[in-house]
Amino acid sequence: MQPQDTVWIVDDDRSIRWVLEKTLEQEGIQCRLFESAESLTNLLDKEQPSVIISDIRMPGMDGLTLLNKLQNDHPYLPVIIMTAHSDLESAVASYQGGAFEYLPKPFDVEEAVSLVKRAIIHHKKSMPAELEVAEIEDDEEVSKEIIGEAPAMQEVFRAIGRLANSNITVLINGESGTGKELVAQALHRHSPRASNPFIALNMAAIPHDLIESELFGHEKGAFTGANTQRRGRFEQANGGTLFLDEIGDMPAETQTRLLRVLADGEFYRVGGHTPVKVDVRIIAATHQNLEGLVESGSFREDLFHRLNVIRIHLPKLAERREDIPKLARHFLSRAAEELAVEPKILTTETENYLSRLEWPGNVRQLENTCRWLIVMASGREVLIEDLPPELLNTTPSEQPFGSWEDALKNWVDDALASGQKAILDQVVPKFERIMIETALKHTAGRRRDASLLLGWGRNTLTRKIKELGIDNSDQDEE
Ligand SMILES: Nc1ncnc2c1ncn2[C@@H]1O[C@H](COP(=O)(O)OP(=O)(O)OP(=O)(O)O)[C@@H](O)[C@H]1O
Repeated sequence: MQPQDTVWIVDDDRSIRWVLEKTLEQEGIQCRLFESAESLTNLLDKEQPSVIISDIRMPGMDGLTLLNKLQNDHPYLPVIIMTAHSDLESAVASYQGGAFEYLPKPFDVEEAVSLVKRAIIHHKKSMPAELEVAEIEDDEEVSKEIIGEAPAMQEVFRAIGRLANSNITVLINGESGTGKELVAQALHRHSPRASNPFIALNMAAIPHDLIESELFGHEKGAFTGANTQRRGRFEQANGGTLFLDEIGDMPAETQTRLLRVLADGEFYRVGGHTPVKVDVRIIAATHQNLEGLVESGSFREDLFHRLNVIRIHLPKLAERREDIPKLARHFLSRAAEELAVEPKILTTETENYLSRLEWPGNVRQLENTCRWLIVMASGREVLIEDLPPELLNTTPSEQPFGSWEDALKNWVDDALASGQKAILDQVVPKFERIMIETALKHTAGRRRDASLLLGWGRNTLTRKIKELGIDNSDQDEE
């Protein structure tokens, strides 16, 4: 960086000013420190830095007001907003206010440095700020709060912040229960469509033959049982957002129709002849690998490209363990409130224990566990012994990935998504091998007894052992 690059840092916390100054000066970036936004703006009329870093919560003028002022008076000056409250609302508010970036505290100093360097380059190119100044919402419903301090979740917040004010199609990826719908709702709430409906439809939850009429509605008499005309989800979502969950499960014919609506902005109700015009933003979500589904031919490539404009990935809960205690506290207090009972708290041991589990059902499983605890745990403090039995049966480090049926189902999904064929040929021998070898272990290698345990005839077992090349030299056979 060049010596003339200066960064102005405003934060009422002396230690933050100090650590940023030390780190940036090591990189050859000059710093000027301010305790308050007012003292910074006073100087701004006389000279200007390359970048401003500002805390959000300060006595006197706060960071967002400062940001607003800078956007009006010095729109080309990049501002990095820091906040100790790494919540979605601050991220969105900073982006909406036109911040260059958002830095959640405590931050990684290297990250802060690289951010500042990026901002300096940006300033040199004198690019106009991209985001419009918008009203900052302060009436968020607490129930919609997305908790996430883990770096992977901060990425998600950034994406939501960047997409605020936009109408762009978004594809959300992530396992079941990771919060995809919550993110879709947040995208909607922070979009120009916020005052219009958010309509969600889960492709996996409706029978295939009903999907079309669910989405597009139907005319009276379109099919048996269609006694009245019905508006579909597309019409209900007009002007707003349609969230299509589990899009990978959409049947082929519906994919074709959806593609046409996205291209033309109009569709026909089932059994209808008059086109219906709609203006709907689509947010789609899936836990499947859509590229794989495209390759194997079960998802239309053209539709995939239409949906895959911006992608947000939601990490598994086990990939953001640091968020588990905070999520658990949040769910416990919400459940207690909903049930109008006394709140409960987790002991540190219980929090640590929960943080080490695998959580195959992700955030939803944790939420359900907390509801269970509010109802079932006896004391005010939740001890490890109070946890539901299924979380206690297994030591955290070797908790299996759900049931073996779930694991198998996931394997099948992946194998099919990646285009594999004749998959029973791969699995059946593996399955039989496990059954046979385990049964033989229980009978110390005796085939006759093992065949009884398995429920096979002895000859069948002998044949299978040969076919599969299983090592068994049992002599009691003949
Ligand atoms: N980060 C989070 N903070 C607070 N609550 C969360 C968070 N993530 C998920 N939840 C809650 O967990 C539950 C499951 O989330 P959601 O329904 O959004 O998941 P999903 O990925 O859409 O699941 P599915 O794919 O099964 O539909 C919801 O009650 C949601 O409010």
